Amino acid sequence: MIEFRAVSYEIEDVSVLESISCLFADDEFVVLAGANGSGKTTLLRHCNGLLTPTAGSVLVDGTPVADDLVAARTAVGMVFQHPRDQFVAATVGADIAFGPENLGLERAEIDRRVADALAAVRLEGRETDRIDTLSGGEQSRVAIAGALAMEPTHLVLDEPFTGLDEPARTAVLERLAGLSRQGTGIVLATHDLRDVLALADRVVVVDDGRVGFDGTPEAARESLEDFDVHVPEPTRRASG
Ligand SMILES: Nc1ncnc2c1ncn2[C@@H]1O[C@H](COP(=O)(O)OP(=O)(O)OP(=O)(O)O)[C@@H](O)[C@H]1O
Repeated sequence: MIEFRAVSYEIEDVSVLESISCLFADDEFVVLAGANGSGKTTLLRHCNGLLTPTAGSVLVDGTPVADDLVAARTAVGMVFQHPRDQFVAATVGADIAFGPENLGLERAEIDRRVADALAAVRLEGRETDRIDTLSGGEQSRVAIAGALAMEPTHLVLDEPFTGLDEPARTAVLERLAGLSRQGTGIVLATHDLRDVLALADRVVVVDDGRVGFDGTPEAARESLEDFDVHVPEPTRRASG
């Protein structure tokens, strides 16, 4: 569980988050919505100690993040919007294997995780590709695969679909929904709510640094326009 207790965050005398109290449970698929600049990225960066609250605290599985950064970063996998600077190896397979290797796992288990994560992002068999030869969307998919291969108890994703084509986006979304059903807490910040609300358990809207809405996707459909968040009609799939 990730718990925000009255978290406020100020930078350069600007209040970015104001007294956020919120729980993200272990088996929940939570969509974080909100207008540009509302504070979503800032909130997410508190989940594993990349930012420290000016007031209040964040707890991961009951332990304050500030007390055990390593535990928080092991438990909470993060996927950022612009992954280019995050790669640590030259090839796809080596990069995805890097995290599981650091966990000290057996080679067979590492290979299983790499293959499984690549399948989740529809990049099967691309282990030996050089990352610098991949397209932007493919690089984003490698970054997602890297986070999946760690099999964290919580997965926090900040606009992970930027640049992904439709089959890749759908595959990742379905994997996230499947993981939440198996007990991985998912927190997904996105402006692209198409098809996402149907899979989510809960929607949290950040509005000018506060929680403006916290409820079911059904209730959210009625309220999101109040926060300048547009919800497109779900994509209709061709039948037959
Ligand atoms: N280091 C910083 N210095 C000054 N202001 C900052 C800093 N980091 C964030 N902010 C401000 O905090 C606010 C929230 O930013 P944040 O990136 O969290 O919003 P967001 O909801 O993720 O936006 P978007 O939807 O555009 O990604 C913005 O107004 C931003 O300018």
